[in-house]
Amino acid sequence: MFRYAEVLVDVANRRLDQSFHYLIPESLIIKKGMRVLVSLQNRKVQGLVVDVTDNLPEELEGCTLKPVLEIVDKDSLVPQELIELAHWLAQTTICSLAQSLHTVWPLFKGKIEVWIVLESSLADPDVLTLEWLDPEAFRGLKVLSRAREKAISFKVFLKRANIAESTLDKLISQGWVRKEFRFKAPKGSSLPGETPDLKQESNPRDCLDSGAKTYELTKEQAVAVGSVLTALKEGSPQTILLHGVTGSGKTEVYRELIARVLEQGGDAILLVPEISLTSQVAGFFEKHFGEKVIVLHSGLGQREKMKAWLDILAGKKKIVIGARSAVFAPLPNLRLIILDEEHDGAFKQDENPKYHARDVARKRMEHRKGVVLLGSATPSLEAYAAAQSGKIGLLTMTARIGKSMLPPVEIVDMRDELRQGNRSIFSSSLQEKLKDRLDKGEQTMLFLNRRGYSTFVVCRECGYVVSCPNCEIALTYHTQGQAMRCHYCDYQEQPPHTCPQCGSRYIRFFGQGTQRVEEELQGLFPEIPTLRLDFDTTRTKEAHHIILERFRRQEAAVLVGTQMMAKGLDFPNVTLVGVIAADQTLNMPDFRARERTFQLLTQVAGRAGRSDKPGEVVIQTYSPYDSAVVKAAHHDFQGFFWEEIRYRKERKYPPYTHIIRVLLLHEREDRVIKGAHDLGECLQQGMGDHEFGNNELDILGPAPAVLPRLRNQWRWQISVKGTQQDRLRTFLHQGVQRFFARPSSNGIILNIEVDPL
Ligand SMILES: Nc1ncnc2c1ncn2[C@@H]1O[C@H](COP(=O)(O)OP(=O)(O)OP(=O)(O)O)[C@@H](O)[C@H]1O
Ligand SMILES: [Zn+2]
Ligand SMILES: [Zn+2]
Repeated sequence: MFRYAEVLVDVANRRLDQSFHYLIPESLIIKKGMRVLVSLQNRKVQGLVVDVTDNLPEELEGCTLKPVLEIVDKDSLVPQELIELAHWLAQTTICSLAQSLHTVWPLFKGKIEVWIVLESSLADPDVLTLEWLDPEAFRGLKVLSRAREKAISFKVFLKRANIAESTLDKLISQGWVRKEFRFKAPKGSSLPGETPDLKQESNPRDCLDSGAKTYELTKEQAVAVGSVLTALKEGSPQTILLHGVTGSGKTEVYRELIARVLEQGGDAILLVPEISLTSQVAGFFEKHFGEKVIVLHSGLGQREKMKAWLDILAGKKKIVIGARSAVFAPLPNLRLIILDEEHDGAFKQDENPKYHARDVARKRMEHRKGVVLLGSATPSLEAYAAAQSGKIGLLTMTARIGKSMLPPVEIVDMRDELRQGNRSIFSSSLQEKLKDRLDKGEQTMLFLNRRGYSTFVVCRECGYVVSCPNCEIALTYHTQGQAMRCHYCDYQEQPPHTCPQCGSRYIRFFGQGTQRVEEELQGLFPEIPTLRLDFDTTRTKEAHHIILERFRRQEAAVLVGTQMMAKGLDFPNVTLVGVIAADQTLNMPDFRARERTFQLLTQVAGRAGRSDKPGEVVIQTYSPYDSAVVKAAHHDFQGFFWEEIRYRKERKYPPYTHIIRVLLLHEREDRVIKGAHDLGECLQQGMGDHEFGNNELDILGPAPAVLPRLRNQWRWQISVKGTQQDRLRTFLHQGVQRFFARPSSNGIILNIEVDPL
């Protein structure tokens, strides 16, 4: 009886699913998840065994199949669970299985090279006296023994020795030489040696420290820990949201839970939004759990990644800490996955497969009957709504640790400042408070959310923002074409010269950089040392860490930064936080703008007064009555949630509906516009076939994307919005198929995203 392997081959075009069936020779023991070499169009390529069967699919019956050539690794490297996960991922995110496997198992990237090595017992000149060998084989051995490192790659060998492959096979079977598989990292990925070793990477003091402090848990912390442990004991898969205000000690809850899970023989994953921004967290866990922890970050070279993967697979590591891709870590006894700062957009991958770590975590724990714990001071609307409706559990921690209190927040109306003749980007209140902290030797953080691309138009006198009459979303100004556009419906208008509301001439395009803030700060207080944390100053990961460490050591009185600064930082000497312009996130062209604003303001405000010194926050804005700003100032998550959820329901936005967005890309603008309109037509045609109820489904667009041109490509988008994700997906799929039948689809790249952020 024959057995067959379904092998997913690693070829350049990962947009296609390239899995083929091969015959398994009797000499090879092949398991799912092994890497193998197979021949494809007369080339030898690496592949991953995704299935092993006795039966061929019908269409292949009677065909002669090529055999699997070799096994690359002794054992399977990808557990069955993860292969199934990859299938699920491909399905739910609408991408190819190859792309999805590349994500689940990133080491699949890169080439395997076959090397020919002289058996060590023969690695000396004696070989040359073996004249009784046939001349061809002799020539081969001679080449090998002369080669400086006694090995050379397969191809080079055959060429240099000028011998046939069959001769080589003979040499192998007689035990003179052997084949070795070497992993060659793809170009552009860092090579081993170039990246610092894991241990050096973190602080020297991060190594296991038996005196690592564990606090006695507060009542709220203990309740949270207890509830999660109970859920784990029940053994039915669960997701639990931990809503704990800033500084309520969520990290300590994670530590205790992980310790208990480990005691019970389980493993855990802790996901953080961006590992480079959270070395603080990684250091904390390394201090407590030492060698059992492995921190995965993008700086790891291919070889280090491979080692990490093998260590995790072999059970040498019990706790994996990393950014979203760490959710795929092959821990054998995984029981708990924690997402810290659950609301963060970084948990969603924005290239294929466009997965959200939360969904993957849930899927994995469903399989293993474990717990997904979502932690945040500002939960995403989706998570909190799910908790409210009882779909997931909810735990709350309402108080900060010890005597520290949530800081009072002052909202400063920047229109008043202008009226009073203050043209500085700092309000007089913020200036006063800054001076006070400088006198006291306390520290300040100044926050500015600057995203380079979109600018909106705001009146500095009355705060009026030009927004779309159809979508209630700020229009963005484009230097190209000098028009303001809506990214949802493509509504356009010319920017006004005077404010439509109050007639002021002070209406202008908004956009200030952190650099400008720093300069103006130095103008006001020339002698004070400042630090800046933004995209420009943190090109390298080390830079980020160094800036924060310097700030922690109080080398600077003020830290000016972007939203990088909002994430989980715990600096006891920071007693003042200033938000330069809350409006910048508020007016992003996105229905989540208000949610983001609320989250950011709450998180940033949460950096102040975390120890015994009381803190204070100043929020400067042109929209002082906007409820996202007001609610954040009152630390009123509940109030914000109920208001926002009502708005989402009315406007039919997630979580009430699902959105699938299609981005169309092409080098030529006319082609992409034509394509977008044609796709729109194809989708419209489908409306009839599906018997959609009234308002069940909306097509938004076509419209230019938020970034209308990127890497030489024009980008347009169409979104479909509906209540049922499955039906939406089928609808879109059929529309896309119809579109592919049209000539206008030629050369257009489609980028499909389910529930984009
Ligand atoms: N039980 C405890 N007793 C004393 N101190 C504690 C306790 N738990 C935590 N802490 C301390 O309280 C501070 C705040 O905790 P932590 O940083 O975990 O808060 P958090 O909830 O993660 O806040 P954020 O959401 O703002 O990141 C830390 O300095 C931590 O060491
Ligand atoms: Zn105005
Ligand atoms: Zn619009």
